Amino acid sequence: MRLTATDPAPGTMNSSGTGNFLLVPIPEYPLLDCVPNKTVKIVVLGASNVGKTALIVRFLTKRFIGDYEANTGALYSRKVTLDGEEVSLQIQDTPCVALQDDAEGLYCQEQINRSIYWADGYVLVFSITDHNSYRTIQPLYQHVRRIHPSGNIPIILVGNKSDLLRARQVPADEGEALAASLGGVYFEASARENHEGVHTAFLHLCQEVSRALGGGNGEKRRGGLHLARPKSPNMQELKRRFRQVLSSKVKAATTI
Ligand SMILES: Nc1nc2c(ncn2[C@@H]2O[C@H](COP(=O)(O)OP(=O)(O)OP(=O)(O)O)[C@@H](O)[C@H]2O)c(=O)[nH]1
Repeated sequence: MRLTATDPAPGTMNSSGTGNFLLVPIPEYPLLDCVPNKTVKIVVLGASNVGKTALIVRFLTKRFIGDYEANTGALYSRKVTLDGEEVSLQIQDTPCVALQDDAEGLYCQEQINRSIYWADGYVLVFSITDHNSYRTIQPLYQHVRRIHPSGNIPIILVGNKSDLLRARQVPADEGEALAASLGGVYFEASARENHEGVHTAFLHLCQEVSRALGGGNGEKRRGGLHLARPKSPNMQELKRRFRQVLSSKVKAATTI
């Protein structure tokens, strides 16, 4: 299956067309444009500092910036083509979750609960360099299960920061075993070093969600309350942050 962005690849050229690198925000499709019938809604969950934002930005822009605002909870929106079908893809970043002192429950903001309810597919992320972040995954999955007690939950488990092999605290087979026990697939990825691994992981989930949705969201099988979608995408804010990163890099370069 191929996933192709309908919009031109972002971030390859600055506005003056000089070809200098500029990470431009992920464009949203214009409101008046034809809105696809199907919306694939994905939420990315995990402990602090595991690379949730980095993975999303890497997937959507192929870029790694290095510094990301903590706990943004931003919603990213794009029109994409999945297996020849145009769909609206929405990816919700979330603030981190943390284990409670008893190591079984979770500290989880209400905003995250709303996102879990809203989503159709789940990216559970830990860092292979942080065993505590791995220990968060099982309670996190149970938390998702409490919100969606019945039915299939499309899920992938991502062990991020695979570039930091020397600092590895979680062996790959532990990741695989955990994913299998949750009914998902395990991917090791490095948002920092490699777009391909990140792309493959997200693509797998998009495909699974798209299949589960069938012909469109009208056919969505999961019942229950219909909650409003979380926080609307704030592309202006994203633009501002990218400009900030860029200008600090330019400043650093000119002061050397
Ligand atoms: N070496 C390495 N560093 C990474 C990778 N992905 C993210 N990072 C770094 O890890 C830090 C945290 O990344 P974020 O994307 O902000 O992580 P997050 O999970 O969204 O963090 P919170 O907002 O605290 O929940 C940043 O310094 C990133 O540059 C990776 O694959 N490899």
